[in-house]
Amino acid sequence: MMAAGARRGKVGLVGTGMVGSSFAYALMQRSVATELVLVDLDRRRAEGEAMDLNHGLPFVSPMRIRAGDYDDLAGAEAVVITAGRNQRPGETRIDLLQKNAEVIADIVPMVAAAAPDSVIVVASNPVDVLTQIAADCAGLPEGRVIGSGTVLDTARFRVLLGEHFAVNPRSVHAYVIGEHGDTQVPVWSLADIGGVRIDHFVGPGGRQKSEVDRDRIAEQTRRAAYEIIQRKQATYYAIGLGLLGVVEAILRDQKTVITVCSPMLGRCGIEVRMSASLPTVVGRSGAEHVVELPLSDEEAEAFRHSVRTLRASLDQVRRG
Ligand SMILES: NC(=O)C1=CN([C@@H]2O[C@H](COP(=O)(O)OP(=O)(O)OC[C@H]3O[C@@H](n4cnc5c(N)ncnc54)[C@H](O)[C@@H]3O)[C@@H](O)[C@H]2O)C=CC1
Ligand SMILES: CC(=O)C(=O)O
Repeated sequence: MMAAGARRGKVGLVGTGMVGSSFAYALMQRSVATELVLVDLDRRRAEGEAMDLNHGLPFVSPMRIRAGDYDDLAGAEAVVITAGRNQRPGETRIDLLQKNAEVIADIVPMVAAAAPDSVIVVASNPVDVLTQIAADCAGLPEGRVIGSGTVLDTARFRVLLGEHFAVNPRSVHAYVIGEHGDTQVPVWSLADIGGVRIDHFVGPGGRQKSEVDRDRIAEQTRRAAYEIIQRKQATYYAIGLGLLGVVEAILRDQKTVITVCSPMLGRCGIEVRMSASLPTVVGRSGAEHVVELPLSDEEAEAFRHSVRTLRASLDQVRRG
């Protein structure tokens, strides 16, 4: 066990493709970690990323960045997993399940053995189902295997609402819950700006909720990845920053509320053990407290539907 107070600031990353390297690049600029170990099936890719990132060290705070193997993850406080296939144009995240489930089942026991005190943060898709598989095979305490969940969808929702009302998206408090995917649920009933529900908020220039095209904003949030992948094959910068926020919350024990996913049994009427996203207090121990949102009846049912859909995908991959 790590001695109390002995924080090493060590982070591991498994998967140094576009998402992994975007996260690594963001991490080295935030002075959150003192050490980053890069692991990839393609060892030379990990080495190349480590070399490139190291050449940026004169411009940022000191840290150690190196390529390594699973054993080198020992002592990591957070290990981010971004390994596996990404979507091709037109593919859904669930289309990746069979292949990436094998990748996760392969990687996670090695991560857990090397870094048993770490919080494992899964980002590979389909992230909710893979986080559940990771939680089931890691053998770590509850809350210490989480996924990036709807971090990115929530960010996209806030950006679109911020654009609509002409305010900084950081001032928009709004969440997308459920699946990081097609059944996601934007929580309109609790969205607020500056403490005012968006139903009543009047932004600069008099922009009001009556003008909000909810269907358009929900659709653009839900379809964002498809649109980006059609244009540039992959998405990576925003999730890189989202993962940075999660890792910073863990390393600094920030107790930040983030829509990570974690096993949901018993939350908001969920009767199966299945990972999905709700706003969650994230700190040193990972998912430390899941916030029970006072959802409208319609939102609560949509959330349960989302979790049931995810569970069906998990059952399907387990049946093989
Ligand atoms: N959760 C989210 O919000 C998001 C998730 N993603 C997902 O992240 C994953 C990675 O995407 P990209 O970085 O664009 O893909 P990429 O193809 O650029 O990189 C994937 C990396 O994983 C490595 N890899 C594959 N199998 C491995 C194994 N068994 N062990 C170690 N490394 C292995 C590959 O060598 C490659 O370097 C995809 O599943 C993608 O769908 C992407 C964007 C957002
Ligand atoms: C690829 C993906 O999951 C996203 O950009 O939302």
